[in-house]
Amino acid sequence: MTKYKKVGNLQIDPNFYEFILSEALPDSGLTTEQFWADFDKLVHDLLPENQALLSKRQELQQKISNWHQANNKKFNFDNYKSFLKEIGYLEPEVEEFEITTQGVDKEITSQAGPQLVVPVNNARYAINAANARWGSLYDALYGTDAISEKDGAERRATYNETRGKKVISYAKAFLDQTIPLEKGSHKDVENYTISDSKLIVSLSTGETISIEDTSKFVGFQGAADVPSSILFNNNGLHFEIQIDRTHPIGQTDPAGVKDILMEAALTTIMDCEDSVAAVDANDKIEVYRNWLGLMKGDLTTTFTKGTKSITRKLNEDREYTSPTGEEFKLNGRSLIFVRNVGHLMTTCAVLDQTGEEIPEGILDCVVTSLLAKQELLGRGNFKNSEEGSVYIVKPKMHGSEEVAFANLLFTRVEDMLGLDRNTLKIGVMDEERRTSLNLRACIRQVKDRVVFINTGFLDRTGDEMHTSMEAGPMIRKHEMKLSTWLNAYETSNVNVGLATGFKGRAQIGKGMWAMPDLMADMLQQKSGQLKAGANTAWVPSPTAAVLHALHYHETDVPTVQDQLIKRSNDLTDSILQIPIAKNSDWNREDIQQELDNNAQGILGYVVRWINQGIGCSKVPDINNIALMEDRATLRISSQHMTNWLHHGICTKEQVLETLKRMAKIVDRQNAGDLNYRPMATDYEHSVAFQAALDLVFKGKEQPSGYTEPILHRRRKEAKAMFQAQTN
Ligand SMILES: CC(=O)SCCNC(=O)CCNC(=O)[C@H](O)C(C)(C)COP(=O)(O)OP(=O)(O)OC[C@H]1O[C@@H](n2cnc3c(N)ncnc32)[C@H](O)[C@@H]1OP(=O)(O)O
Ligand SMILES: O=CC(=O)O
Ligand SMILES: [Mg+2]
Repeated sequence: MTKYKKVGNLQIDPNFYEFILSEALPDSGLTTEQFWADFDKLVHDLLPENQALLSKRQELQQKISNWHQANNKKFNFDNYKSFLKEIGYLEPEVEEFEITTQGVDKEITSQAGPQLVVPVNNARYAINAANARWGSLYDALYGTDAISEKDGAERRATYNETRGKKVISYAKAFLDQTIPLEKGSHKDVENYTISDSKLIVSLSTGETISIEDTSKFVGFQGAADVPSSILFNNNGLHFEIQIDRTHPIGQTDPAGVKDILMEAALTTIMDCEDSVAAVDANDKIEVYRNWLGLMKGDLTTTFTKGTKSITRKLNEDREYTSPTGEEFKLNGRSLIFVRNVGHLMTTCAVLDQTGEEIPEGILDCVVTSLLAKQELLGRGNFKNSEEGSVYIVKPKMHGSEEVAFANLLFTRVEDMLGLDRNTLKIGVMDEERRTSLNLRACIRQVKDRVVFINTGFLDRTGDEMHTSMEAGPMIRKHEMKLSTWLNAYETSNVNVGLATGFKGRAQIGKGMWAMPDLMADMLQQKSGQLKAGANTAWVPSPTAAVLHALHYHETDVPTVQDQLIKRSNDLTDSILQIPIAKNSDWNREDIQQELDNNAQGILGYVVRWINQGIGCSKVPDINNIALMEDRATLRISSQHMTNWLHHGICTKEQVLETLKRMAKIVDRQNAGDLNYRPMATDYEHSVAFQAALDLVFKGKEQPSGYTEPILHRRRKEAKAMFQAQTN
């Protein structure tokens, strides 16, 4: 039993109290007494509204479920829409307005580029993500399926020159497209030098020329006559041609080019939410400690890779000489956001006056802002925001009242921490149906601090299924991407963002590429998100960030946004199209395949979450494609199984048999992991397996179909069990 420390009306976990005392508060300009007194007041002032908002979610859900039960047989769309208006699910129209957010960094306002997301409690990945502002194009191409393995170009343990040549050829084609020469190709260049503030390019023909658009050459490193790097800016995004005639690759290149270094993850979201498993005070401390290290710039970690021990730390800024000889720097790191949790969950790190856990979202906002104050006060080794802002992503909000509540929370935290009004900026995840439908009203509530809207289509798909659970059996999971509601939601998000003045002021973001190993497909498909008007989109890894950066060189997002800005059609009716199957007489094979796939994803993810506390995993689907799984994808798979079970598409026995059979497969897939605990040896006592059963069999009762209440409860149970076994 935790012996909580009583401070005012609060009870605080002793480790958490100590963390705040000795790591968070020093140099913050706040005293311990004042901090806890203000926190106490904040919690107790805001708690009733937080709870009321959650109750309203439940009431609306109940009304919607009842309506479907009563009206499914004679479904009438106009009646459905009127009903949603009547109960306040569809909010009243909002007059025109534009956002007025001030003090926003250029990575958000005027650069378009990839956004990386990373579980913040994993220091090795988190530092890597912050450093993913810059990444090697040669490595990203060579190491992934972006370059095909045909014709002797396979990836091997040692360097494959045939593959290397393909990489170089791809990269030179990128140069020809992005910084075309006045004549000829970058393939034929023998020398790049700088003379009289100009880039001089010598061709194998003996001619000396330059690039067509000389304004794209913006700097270099090394000596002008033998530069080690030449810096370009295209569509607001930089890249370097790196030259080293002594390097193994540079030696083989006529111009000595050893790599193309791409500006890649302009921004990175340090995630405290869906990619993290943090269920108690100690877990939360780990999350916050890494965030503090990032804000102070002193986070380091040492790990072994192969036979090498590596110490990873944050990169320095990059230094250049301009064409006219002035020295300047570019940021060596991504602009960092932090994603707090939503309004739903509570945390045992602090208890309120009645001894109940306080809302985790309130704790996240207070603590992540407090830790970011170190950076605002200049105590860190680096500056994150040149504009003095703290960027917080707020997920899973339902409708404008919940966004207004987040705004109130941010305002109160600013006052508590002595921060200027609107220092805390908000990124609003558009990932719940009630937010998509009322997005304009949501944005208006935060119009002075909003810096992004983002279509979190994964959570959004889960909410789509849960909200309309009673409407009928859902279409198959892979069909969702093509469904009417989803496409209307994506389009509407951009429309609303542009209509409320996001262009040049804030990000209109699009969702995650959830197949981390399929980079060739990503290269083909993810440019669509820019063409649809987004100025950023999520990638799962630094490598994906480098490759996705290529899309921003191909497409000038401001030009696209100018073309789309006039479009302002109301897509409510399309967003309201429920994705139930028109014809649900799937054959037995189809049904089993859908169940197998969902079960494998659920178990493969849950077993690592529950037994090892890993919040984001790469899990193979039944076609052996590795998928990024997090709580949002789990929400989809579990709600889908729940929905089919509820509508009799499958039976309880069939679901159980499927889960047991897939557990054996997942056990086999993890056989190489020394820390793995199999499920199939004892289904009854495997907490992970039981968690998976809960997610499916109790999925209908879960608030909004969220997975975190079950995951948290079962992880705590597993931790206690493992602890007891070691004692
Ligand atoms: C719906 C939503 O909410 S989406 C947002 C939440 N999702 C995320 O945050 C996804 C983050 N991505 C990840 O966690 C990982 O990429 C995973 C779990 C999908 C795959 O991880 P792994 O199986 O370990 O990947 P893989 O073995 O291919 O690559 C590991 C290497 O890539 C790096 N890497 C992978 N993902 C990331 C990342 N997001 N940020 C930084 N580095 C990363 C690792 O540091 C490691 O390199 P290192 O050995 O030099 O440290
Ligand atoms: O948070 C992202 C999502 O897709 O959900
Ligand atoms: Mg989400």
